[in-house]
Amino acid sequence: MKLTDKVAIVTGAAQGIGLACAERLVREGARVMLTDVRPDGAAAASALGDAARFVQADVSMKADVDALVAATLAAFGRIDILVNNAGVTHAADFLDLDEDDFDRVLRINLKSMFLCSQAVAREMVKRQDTQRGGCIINMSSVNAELAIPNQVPYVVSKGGVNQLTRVASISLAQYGIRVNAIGPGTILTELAKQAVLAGPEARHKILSRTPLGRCGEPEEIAGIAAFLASDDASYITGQTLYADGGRMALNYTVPVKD
Ligand SMILES: NC(=O)C1=CN([C@@H]2O[C@H](COP(=O)(O)OP(=O)(O)OC[C@H]3O[C@@H](n4cnc5c(N)ncnc54)[C@H](O)[C@@H]3O)[C@@H](O)[C@H]2O)C=CC1
Ligand SMILES: C[C@H](O)[C@@H]1OC(=O)[C@H](O)[C@@H]1O
Repeated sequence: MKLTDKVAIVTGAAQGIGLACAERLVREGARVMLTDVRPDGAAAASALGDAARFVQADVSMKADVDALVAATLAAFGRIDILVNNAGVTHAADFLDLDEDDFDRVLRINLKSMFLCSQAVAREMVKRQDTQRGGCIINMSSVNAELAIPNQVPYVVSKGGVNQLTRVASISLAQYGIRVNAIGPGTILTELAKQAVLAGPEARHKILSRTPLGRCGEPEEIAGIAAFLASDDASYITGQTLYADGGRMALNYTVPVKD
């Protein structure tokens, strides 16, 4: 139980990687505020018992973020960990991509992380006397470095997440606040099923570039988040840790076991 007495906010926590992160942080002893733009995150939170609460919020909107932080402080009295996980994708060819779709993905995937990080860091700094720093974990992607032609705003947003991680880590280090990112490969969630696992050919293409020969599970990403949130990662900040089955180390295809 490495996170006893810690309080975390996890965004995009109604399902997928965010829900797995919330479940793991609770298992490690943390109290967790789950948030999601969808109301069904409330059921996920209640399944986690007294250590979890839910607030519905669109984390790309500052007013919602301010209300989320206020609700977390009212419920738990402090915030030690922020997991910026909420994210969407939008598939369109570069020449066909609509401006509003570009703006929406950047707002949700990148601006939300700035808004949440700034609001939470301000609270962490206010409590410098009683609370030693804090930890922010941003959910990036292999697509911060691997461009996919029909995922223009997604790829751009994740590249921005890596740089936001670096610049925030420098700005907040003096307050003892660590900022890191996780760069998952293809993880078996609704988002990936929509975007890249739609058919056997798409799956084969992904696996041909994945030395471990399989997609990842949300729980495997949650384990990294729990590590980064713990004191075991006390000297790590400004980093993006890729969890991608070996994909980023690869410059050739591997045989796929069908
Ligand atoms: N599944 C994958 O293969 C990978 C996912 N990621 C990243 O992991 C994160 C989570 O992805 P998944 O769990 O796969 O997605 P998901 O689609 O299963 O879950 C995302 C959650 O975020 C919520 N959300 C969307 N917009 C929101 C907003 N404005 N405010 C609050 N909540 C909002 C959704 O309602 C949903 O519950 C995303 O940032 C994604 O880019 C990164 C690499 C790989
Ligand atoms: C939308 C992507 O294709 C999906 O999410 C990621 O970040 C991974 O590359 C998955 O394949």
